[in-house]
Order: sequence, then C-alpha cells, then structure tokens
Amino acid sequence: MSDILVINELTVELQQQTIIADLSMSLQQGQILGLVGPSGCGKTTLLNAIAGFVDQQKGEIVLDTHIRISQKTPVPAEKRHVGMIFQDYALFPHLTVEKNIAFGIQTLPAQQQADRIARLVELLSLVGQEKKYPHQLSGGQQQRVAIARALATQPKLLLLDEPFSNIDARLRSELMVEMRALLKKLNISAIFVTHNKDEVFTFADQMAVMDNGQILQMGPPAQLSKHPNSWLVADFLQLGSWLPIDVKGNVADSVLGQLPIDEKDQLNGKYSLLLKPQDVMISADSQANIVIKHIGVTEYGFHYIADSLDQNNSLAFKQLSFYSETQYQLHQQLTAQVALHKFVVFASS
Ligand SMILES: Nc1ncnc2c1ncn2[C@@H]1O[C@H](COP(=O)(O)OP(=O)(O)OP(=O)(O)O)[C@@H](O)[C@H]1O
Repeated sequence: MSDILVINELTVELQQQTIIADLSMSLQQGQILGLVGPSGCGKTTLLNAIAGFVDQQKGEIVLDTHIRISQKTPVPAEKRHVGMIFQDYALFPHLTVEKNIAFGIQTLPAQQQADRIARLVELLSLVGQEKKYPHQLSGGQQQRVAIARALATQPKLLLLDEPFSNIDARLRSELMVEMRALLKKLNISAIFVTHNKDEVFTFADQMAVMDNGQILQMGPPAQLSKHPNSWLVADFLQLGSWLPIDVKGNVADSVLGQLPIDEKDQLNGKYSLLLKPQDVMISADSQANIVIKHIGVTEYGFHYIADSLDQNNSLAFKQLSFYSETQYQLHQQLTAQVALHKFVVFASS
C-alpha cells in the first residue's frame, strides 16, 4: 500500500514564530488519521500547510507519491488534490446546495458537472435539498453539503478541522459512522482534527498526538492507549490517574503503600505512575488512606474521585479515579491499594 502523504522534517513559521517544528509523519492510502493535542499545539496549522494555505520554511511534503512540495518548489493549493472542510463548513450563504457543490468544478463541461453533483447529492442523502440555501438546512445537512463540495474535486486526501464539533451529540456518532463508511467506499484518505478522543476511536484508523508543533506519538488508537510513550500522551488520553512515587532500588514508596518496581527499568527518585481505574482496589477498613471527593454514576458502576488523606506528605495526590459497584459516601475515608501489574511510569507530571 503506498503512502498518500509523507512529511519530512516540516517547519512552519507564522509571524517569526515556529508553529510546526521539524515534524515528520506518513499516512497510507485509504487510512483515516485523527489528530489530537492541546489547544494551540499547531493542529490547524499542520492542515493548512498540507492544503497549501500557509508556506513552509523547511522540509518536504509529498502527496500521492509524486507531488513534492518544499520551500524551493511550492505547489499552489488547487494543484495539490487535497480537499478541506472547515469547522464552520464555510458554505457560501448566497449559493444553493448544488451551486455550493459545483464551486470547485466550474471548469468542467456542464454535463460532467451535473453528473458529479447528482452522484454526490445521492451519496450524501441530499436529494430534494438541491435548490435550498445553507440557512434552510440543519447542521448535519450543512455538514454533508460541505463534504459533497470537498469531494466534488475528487481529492485523494481530505482534511477536516473539527468536523463534528457543531453537530448535535445525538447525531454525531451516526454521522461519524456514515462518513467513515463513505470515505472507505471512495478510498479517500483523511486527516481530521478533534479535541474529543472518543471521536478518534469511532472514526480513525490512526491517531497522532501533537504537542508544541511536533508529533509525540502516532499509531492505531488502541496501541497508543496500551503503550503511551510519554506522560503527555497518557494524560491526553485520560488513561488514568497519576500516583506520585519515590523509587529506591526495586521498591517505590507511595501514600498507598510500597510497590515493587522492576530493577531493569533503572529508576531512581521521584516519578509519576499511571494508575488505571481498574488497578485500584478499595476496602473500608481502619487503614484509610484516601477520602472521597466526588461521586458520579456511570454504566460501569459508581465513579469516584478521591484525594490522599494525608495532604502534607510529599507524595500526596489529588483526583485519583476509580470505579466500584459499592456505594460509598461523599467524604468517606477508605483504603486504596494498588493491584500488582506491569507499571507504566513517567518522569514528569
Ligand atoms: N496567522 C497566524 N499568525 C500568527 N500566529 C498564528 C496564526 N495562526 C495561528 N497562530 C498561532 O499558532 C499556534 C498554533 O495554532 P493552531 O490554530 O494551529 O493550533 P491548534 O492546535 O489547531 O489549536 P486549537 O486546538 O485551539 O484549534 C497558536 O499559538 C496560534 O496563536
């Protein structure tokens, strides 16, 4: 399978500030990539650089194995065969649905335009809406028009900036499933930006976590959840809570007791241990070490958030998350123990 996109050491500066810093990645033909990361880390700028809306200062972007773009050999946006769907869809308010869809293909012969519009209207369930204006459509319909308009030019790669953020929560997952099926059917590769990790798990084959203009980790979402390569990735994916530990040799001190540490890891000093909710065992006895601060009800039972009872200890923590079928009370003091497993430990918190 060939790569639809290869990025080598890309640097993008905006107003003398480095926004994308030496970023490298690749995406296989037909794959959907979910791009996540903290606000301001450069996600939209990366899409803009791929689409050709901002200049690159260094590095190379290779589209569909043969369109090679660098600072010395720029390629205008319209020659990149990349479609982009903006967060607010950016539909033309004074144009009907069919005229919006036709916008990028006006140079084609009239019959070819009409055939392509008819096919897209059918594909995106917009039959009967052709003569309507954007303000006469629901959010979901507007999104489908934006998709149809982007697909009209038959792009090899579709870029979507937070495509689902304006959609009603009930409609969202239905639309995501529909759109994924459509992209797969047309064998169109896509990169979409989101703040919602659940969207990545529903919609994407690959996930990239960005921070500070770089990609920290990229791979199938399940792989990143299992083996986060840094504190930031684990924290962004909300994989659990952070337990401060102090490692000496093959044991670690924590306010939840001593934990065995694999000496092969060669740790020494203070770290943060990733504690998944299922790794926390709770009992109500006289050895209390946590106090319940928040109680929620979920499909997995009660969800509790607790602080360590001793807040003066240098290893004290706040907001340990765990689930239990047992109902405890707010402010109740309990004993938490850590189930023995292969710990994931990171240097900073
Ligand atoms: N035209 C511009 N000129 C100068 N700086 C810009 C410009 N556009 C964006 N930036 C800056 O670049 C950084 C990255 O912005 P970008 O929109 O790419 O981030 P993002 O990850 O998409 O953020 P968000 O998740 O909040 O949408 C920010 O610090 C932003 O202020």
